[in-house]
Amino acid sequence: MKVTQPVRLTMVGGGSWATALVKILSENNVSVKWWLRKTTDAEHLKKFGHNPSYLSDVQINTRKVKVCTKIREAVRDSDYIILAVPAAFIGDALTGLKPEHFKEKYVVSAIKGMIPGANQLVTDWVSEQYGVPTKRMSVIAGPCHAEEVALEKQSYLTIASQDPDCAERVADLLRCRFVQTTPVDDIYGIEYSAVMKNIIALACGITRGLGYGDNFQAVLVSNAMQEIKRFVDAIYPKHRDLSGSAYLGDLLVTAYSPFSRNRTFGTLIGRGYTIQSAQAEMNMIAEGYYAVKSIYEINRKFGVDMPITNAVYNILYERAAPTGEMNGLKQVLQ
Ligand SMILES: NC(=O)c1ccc[n+]([C@@H]2O[C@H](COP(=O)([O-])OP(=O)(O)OC[C@H]3O[C@@H](n4cnc5c(N)ncnc54)[C@H](O)[C@@H]3O)[C@@H](O)[C@H]2O)c1
Ligand SMILES: O=P(O)(O)OC[C@H](O)CO
Repeated sequence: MKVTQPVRLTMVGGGSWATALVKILSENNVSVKWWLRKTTDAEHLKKFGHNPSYLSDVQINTRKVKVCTKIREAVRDSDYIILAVPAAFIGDALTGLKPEHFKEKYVVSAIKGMIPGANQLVTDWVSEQYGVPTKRMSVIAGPCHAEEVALEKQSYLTIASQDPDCAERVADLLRCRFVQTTPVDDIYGIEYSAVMKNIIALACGITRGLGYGDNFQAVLVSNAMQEIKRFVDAIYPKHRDLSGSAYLGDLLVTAYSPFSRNRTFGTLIGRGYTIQSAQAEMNMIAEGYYAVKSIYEINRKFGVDMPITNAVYNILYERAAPTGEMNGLKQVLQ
């Protein structure tokens, strides 16, 4: 179903994913107000029609897309708000907004990360902070790299919401020439799974950096799928098929694609970079770095067997040597 009524939407974020989503939305009958944090990027976008910092080849139709740097102005009069900044910065991005600014709006999280410290999923955090009812919340998931969207390569997104009507609406907004969308209901399972695949991509990168090959990575990824299933089923039990593209598909793209931020970050760590130097090397954020701490801490309560998550946590937060942690994993994977 094509979007026939003009829809007013706010995009929050100035990175790769926000840029790719604005490109997708521009294909449809959607009028976008795009909030970016950096005024220099916003000014450049207004003047030249492209984001100078991320996916700068993507041409933005500035007649359909209005750029702004004031968050209150950005969300005013919108029907939908899409959140597309790394989870660690969402509080900053929404500073100044109150529950009244979210009233009657649909809130869509395109974020695959946890709120550090609070150890909350983004949808839980938004509901708690701004009183958005769950039936108005959804998440954008699926194996989809912004870089491929920029090139209009055929992609698939899964839109999850507890309310089927909400999932359907958002799926309609994002369906276009090169993006197929599917509405589903497993919002928490999909959100956790999307967070955890980033941790696994870090592990894959670390093993690549250490010189492990495809044989080992295939075993790592298949064990990871079982680890994700154990955790998600423990924290949010529900009948679900984790071979779907929002679960397994997303894990595969992030574990194997050279575009993956998390895999790239992990590779640098495996090669011996410090965390600070790996972060400085990338102009992008690896969500898994923050997520592994949250998942590790949440799992203290659940006690799920999670050897891969524990190894990544030990490397990133306990200064454990990557070689030693991967040697340990070698013994438990099968
Ligand atoms: N890039 C993708 O292909 C892709 C696909 C699906 C989901 N996502 C998710 O989208 C979210 C955004 O990721 P991205 O890839 O667009 O990010 P990115 O790494 O491309 O860009 C970094 C973003 O973080 C912002 N930022 C950096 N430092 C900041 C600070 N101190 N305060 C506030 N903001 C700051 C930047 O302005 C920019 O918006 C993440 O949760 C990611 O998992 C990304
Ligand atoms: O693969 P990453 O680490 O860049 O994450 C991006 C998306 O989540 C892929 O779907």
